[in-house]
Amino acid sequence: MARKKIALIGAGNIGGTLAHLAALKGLGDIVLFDVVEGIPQGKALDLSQCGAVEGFDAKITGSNDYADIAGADVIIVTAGVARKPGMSRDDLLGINLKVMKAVGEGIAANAPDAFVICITNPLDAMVWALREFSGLPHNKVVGMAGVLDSSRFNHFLAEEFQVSAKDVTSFVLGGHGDTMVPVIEYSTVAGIPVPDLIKQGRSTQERIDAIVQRTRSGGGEIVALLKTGSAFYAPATSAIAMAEAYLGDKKRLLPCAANLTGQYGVDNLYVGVPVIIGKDGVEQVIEIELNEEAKGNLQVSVDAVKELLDACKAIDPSLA
Ligand SMILES: NC(=O)c1ccc[n+]([C@@H]2O[C@H](COP(=O)([O-])OP(=O)(O)OC[C@H]3O[C@@H](n4cnc5c(N)ncnc54)[C@H](O)[C@@H]3O)[C@@H](O)[C@H]2O)c1
Ligand SMILES: O=C(O)C[C@H](O)C(=O)O
Repeated sequence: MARKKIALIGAGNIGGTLAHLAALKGLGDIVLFDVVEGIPQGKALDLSQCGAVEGFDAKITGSNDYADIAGADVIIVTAGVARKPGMSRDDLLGINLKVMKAVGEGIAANAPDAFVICITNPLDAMVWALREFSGLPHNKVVGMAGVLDSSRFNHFLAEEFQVSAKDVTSFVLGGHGDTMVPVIEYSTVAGIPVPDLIKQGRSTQERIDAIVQRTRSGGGEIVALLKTGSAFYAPATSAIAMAEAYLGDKKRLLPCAANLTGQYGVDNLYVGVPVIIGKDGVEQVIEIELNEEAKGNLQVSVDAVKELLDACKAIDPSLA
C-alpha cells in the first residue's frame, strides 16, 4: 500500500512541530511548504536527519511550490502570522485572510481530495474562508481549536484535582476566542462530573470558574510569556490527533470547528462543536444538551464569529 502523504502549509513553529510529530508517529511522507525560501527545505533536512536516531524512514521534503503537495491525503494549514503581546487573534484577520486565499487556491489546484485541517487564526473565520476559497466539500475542511482548548481545560482541572490529565475529559465549544465556552457539566474525572466533585468538597465553584477563565485566556497567557509568538507544541499535538482520526478512520469524537447546517440553531458558519472524525472527514456533528447559561454563552460566541465573517466579506467581496 502506498504511503500516506501529509502536506504542511506553513513551516513555522507549528509547521515544524507537526512535521516532527508526523514523522515520529509514522503517519506518512511529509511535505513542508512555505513562501519563505530555505525555511521548509532547512527544516525538512534537519528533521530527516532525526530518522537515523529515531528509526523512522519518512521522506521529508521542503518546498516553495504548490505542485509538491499534489496527492496529499492530509493538509494542515498554519500559514500566516501569529499574534504578539498586546494583540488579539482578531487583529490577524486582514493579513491572514489574504494568506487563506492563496492557500485555498493552491489546495484546490493541487490536492482537492485532501482532508484539510486549518489552524491559522482567527480560527473560525479563517477555516470558513479557506473552505470558501478552496471550494472543497465542507466535511473535508475542519478547524483545530477545541482539541487544544479542551486539552488546556483538562490540564488545569487535573492540577486542581491532583489527578492524571489522562483521566480528565471536557468539551470547550464555540469560537476560538475570548468567548469560547468550556462546558463544566460535560467535564469529568474518570467519568465523575466536575459538579459532583465540587459537591464532594474537592474544589469550589469559584476555583472552577477561575479555571474556566484561565482556559479562555490560555493562548494569551502563553503569548505574554513567549513574547515573540504563540503556543505551538500543544496546537501541533492537537492537530495530529485529528489527522490520525481521519487516516485511521477512528471515529473519534472531538471538539472541532465544523460547518453547521442548522445544528445548535446555527447555519452556514464554522464554530467549535463536538464532531466525529473518520475516513469521510467530519462525519457527524453531535448536538449535546446545554443548560440555559451555556446556550447563552454559545450564542455570544457564535455572534462574535459572525462579526468576523462580515469583516472577511467586507475585505474580500468574493466571499459575500
Ligand atoms: N487554532 C489554534 O488553536 C492555534 C493555535 C496556535 C497558533 N495558531 C495560529 O497558527 C498560525 C501559525 O502559528 P505559528 O506559531 O506556526 O506561526 P509562525 O510565524 O511560526 O509560522 C507561520 C509560517 O507561515 C508562513 N507563511 C506566511 N504566509 C504564507 C503563505 N502565504 N503561504 C505559506 N506560508 C506562509 C510564514 O513564512 C511562517 O513560516 C498563526 O496564525 C497562529 O495564530 C492557532
Ligand atoms: O493565542 C494565540 O494567539 C494562539 C492560539 O490561538 C492559542 O490559543 O494558543
